Amino acid sequence: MSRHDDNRLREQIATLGRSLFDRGLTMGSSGNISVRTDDGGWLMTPTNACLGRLDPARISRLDGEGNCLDGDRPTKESFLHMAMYAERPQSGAIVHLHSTHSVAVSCLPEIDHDDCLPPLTAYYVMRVGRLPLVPYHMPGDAALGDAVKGLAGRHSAVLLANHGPVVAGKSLEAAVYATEELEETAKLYLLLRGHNPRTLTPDQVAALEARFPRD
Ligand SMILES: O=C(O)[C@@H](O)C(=O)COP(=O)(O)O
Ligand SMILES: [Zn+2]
Repeated sequence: MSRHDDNRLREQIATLGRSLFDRGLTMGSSGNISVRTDDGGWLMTPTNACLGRLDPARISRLDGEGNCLDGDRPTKESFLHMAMYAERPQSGAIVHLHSTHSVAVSCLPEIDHDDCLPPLTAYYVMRVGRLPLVPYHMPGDAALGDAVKGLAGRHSAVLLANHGPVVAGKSLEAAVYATEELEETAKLYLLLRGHNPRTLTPDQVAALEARFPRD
């Protein structure tokens, strides 16, 4: 990867991380971001780093086996990101946040574990689609990687129970947009609970998926 591309990706991770943090989409040092690099490795946010105050020069650079080549120690979820990338060769970036409404939905007993949120809006179907729940694991538990393996090939986003969303996209911008849309839909879902909202019909969802295929 050229020095120019490396710098550009580092700047983009820091800029979008700050944007997410400043809008309250993740708090404290929660959340992590990764981007696939064209040498077969990744740039990942360091563990215990605040997404709002990332130093581009200290972002971790990993090789294709997950060894840290330079920068600070990578996120403890590096294996989770890598497990998702292994199933999704088309994905170039992954975002994990503790976005409040998505986390709230991940704690509800009544949600459908195969698809946690209903198709309330067209944009949600276009950006996220079906959202499976991954059973609870401790953050950093290597078993989380195995748990997403069967799901990530078919789903660009998963919801970790009592934890938060993990969302892949073709580019970092696309992953961020999808994460934002997931959070807004989780908010709508909570607002509409008890109101028996109309959702999109299966035919409407199928028409959207045909017209706007996701990665
Ligand atoms: O919830 C956790 O502890 C992690 O999933 C997380 O969000 C932040 O961990 P690091 O990326 O290792 O800071
Ligand atoms: Zn987390």
